[in-house]
Amino acid sequence: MTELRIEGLTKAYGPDATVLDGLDLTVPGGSLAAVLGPSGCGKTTLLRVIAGFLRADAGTVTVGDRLLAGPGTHVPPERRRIGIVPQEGALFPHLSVARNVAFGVTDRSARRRRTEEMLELVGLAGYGDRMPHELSGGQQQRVALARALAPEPALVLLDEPFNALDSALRAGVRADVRAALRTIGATAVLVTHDQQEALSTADLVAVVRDGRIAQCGPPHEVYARPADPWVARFVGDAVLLSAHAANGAGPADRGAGGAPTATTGLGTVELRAPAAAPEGTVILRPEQLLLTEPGEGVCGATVTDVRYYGHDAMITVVVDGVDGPVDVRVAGHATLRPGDRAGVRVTGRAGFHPSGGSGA
Ligand SMILES: Nc1ncnc2c1ncn2[C@@H]1O[C@H](COP(=O)(O)OP(=O)(O)OP(=O)(O)O)[C@@H](O)[C@H]1O
Repeated sequence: MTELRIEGLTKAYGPDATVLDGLDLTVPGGSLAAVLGPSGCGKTTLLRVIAGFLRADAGTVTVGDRLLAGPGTHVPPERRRIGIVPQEGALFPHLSVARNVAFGVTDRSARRRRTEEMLELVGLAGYGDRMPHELSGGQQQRVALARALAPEPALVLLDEPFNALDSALRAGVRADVRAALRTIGATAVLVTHDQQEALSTADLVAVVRDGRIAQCGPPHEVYARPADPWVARFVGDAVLLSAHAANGAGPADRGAGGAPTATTGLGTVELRAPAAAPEGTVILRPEQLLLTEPGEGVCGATVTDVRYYGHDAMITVVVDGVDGPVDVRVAGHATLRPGDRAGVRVTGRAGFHPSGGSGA
């Protein structure tokens, strides 16, 4: 199991076109990291630098104890021992499935055994004689994974590999790919702009903003404790409220559970940690809000929109005295309709981001 370590990685395509700007990222051996970010933030550039197709301007890329890129060092792509699963259309169309998988295995004596093992691993034992056009899109992507894994790479890079698949197929292929990587203990980096994919598939989610990692951590941590409002909005749905933190240590400034508090348009909210400044933004998730009967002790609100998703529904409300709409997630079917009045209450503790910081 090999660790990937990236330090101070910088890459510009021209004088005013810096894409990676001192990016640091460590992926522990055997982990799958999802690199998540908006279109154009540099995800593909990062993969291409790791793979060796592009030279970094500064910084280092190390896999295990091998320095692959750094000052005076640029190991060519074919000598990096990196397997790549590209987007759709990656298989050689004129070669059978088995020959596609065997392509990068240089040890001739191991080729056949390795090909069979890899096809078995991705659930396609017995498909070796087929041609790529005789496979479904999902099967083709699983062959692409088998081909990337066959030469026993130290690291696997997956570049939006599920993009071309429809959503029903996508979840299944994603789970199969995840299971195959886990079985062999591969260290892998998955580039995606799909937050659900990142949260559901990866051990680590690394969110890229302005050429750096804005936050990196296990999926539940990035979701539950986003570093700032920008990350909160990018990874999931967020409720952001202007807030004034009660910074005193006295009992009056503490919630019932002893937590520090902040005053918001939704009332007094308990914070996970003391605020670093009095003014800022409280960060909540829509499932932390509860809709109740309107009445005393809760904030009044008017429903403006209801979106039903099957497993849950999102209800948008305008809260009396609060600027902008607020989203509330409810389990299952919502009985409220636009125009209805409701009460809104906050449950659990919130994050707090001081005004003026990055990502505000
Ligand atoms: N060869 C190139 N020459 C000049 N600029 C480039 C080149 N390749 C990419 N860029 C620019 O660098 C930035 C990052 O591109 P990159 O493809 O790495 O982003 P991305 O995060 O993978 O985007 P997407 O999610 O849309 O695929 C973009 O602004 C892009 O226009």
